[in-house]
Amino acid sequence: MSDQPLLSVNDVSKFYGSRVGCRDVSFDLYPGEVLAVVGESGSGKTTLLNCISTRLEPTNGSVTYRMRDETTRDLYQMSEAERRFLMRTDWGFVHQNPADGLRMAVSAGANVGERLMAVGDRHYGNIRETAIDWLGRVEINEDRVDDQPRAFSGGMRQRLQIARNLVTGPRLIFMDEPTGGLDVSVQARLLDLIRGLVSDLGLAAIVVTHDLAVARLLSHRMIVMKDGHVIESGLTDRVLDDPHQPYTQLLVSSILQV
Ligand SMILES: Nc1ncnc2c1ncn2[C@@H]1O[C@H](COP(=O)(O)OP(=O)(O)OP(=O)(O)O)[C@@H](O)[C@H]1O
Repeated sequence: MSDQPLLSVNDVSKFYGSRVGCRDVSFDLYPGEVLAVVGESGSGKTTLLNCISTRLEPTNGSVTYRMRDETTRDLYQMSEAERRFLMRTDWGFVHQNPADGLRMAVSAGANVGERLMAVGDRHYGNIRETAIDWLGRVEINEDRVDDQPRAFSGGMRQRLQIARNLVTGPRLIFMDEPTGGLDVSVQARLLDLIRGLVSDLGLAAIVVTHDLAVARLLSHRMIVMKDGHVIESGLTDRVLDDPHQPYTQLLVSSILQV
């Protein structure tokens, strides 16, 4: 891992009128590092993820990102066009519901291939070959390349969404409850796949989850949120094995009792 952060979140707050979405959140994310954001429903995880990924402008604070040319830029000082370019080339966003991240009425191959076209690839043969290669990497058989995702199971759709996000070689990927809503056995397989890909590609990732098992399996570090605040952060194994805050202790023990 590099000694320079890839992303720095500095005192980010988001208020919805008088309601707190998230408040005074700060952390650094290093290249190749996976950070889990955990907390119960309403604790501010999605708000924070959206503020960091430029989908929702924070009320206060800043988010800086180290570009490929090593310059550090404030995401909210960039033009809309620059932000869109960054999202297309350097970032991926995996939604909990694959339908939010896929085009359901075009083929699996086109779902992956159009991302390559968006970054300038024009050779149809190469695009199709790369798309098929990526379908294989997410364990979707080549003979499904012309099928639409609406004909896929939930797990397959999620794997397709991952292929669509990773095909352009991003450096940072955001994941919002990537295994939420799937059967437990499907979740386990998907988590293994995500873990393998993230580590093989050396990706940095921010994973929002209410599931501590997902955090344990995928992340190096985690932050625990409550009422919009970060109440505890640290290496994932440390936080889960030796939680310092009473709220984190409660979260961990409630999972262990299940
Ligand atoms: N668009 C909005 N308008 C007003 N309040 C909002 C809006 N979005 C979120 N909130 C509030 O902000 C707080 C944090 O919500 P957020 O969705 O970020 O939490 P979360 O931890 O992601 O929850 P969940 O796991 O249920 O998605 C909650 O009190 C929520 O009601």
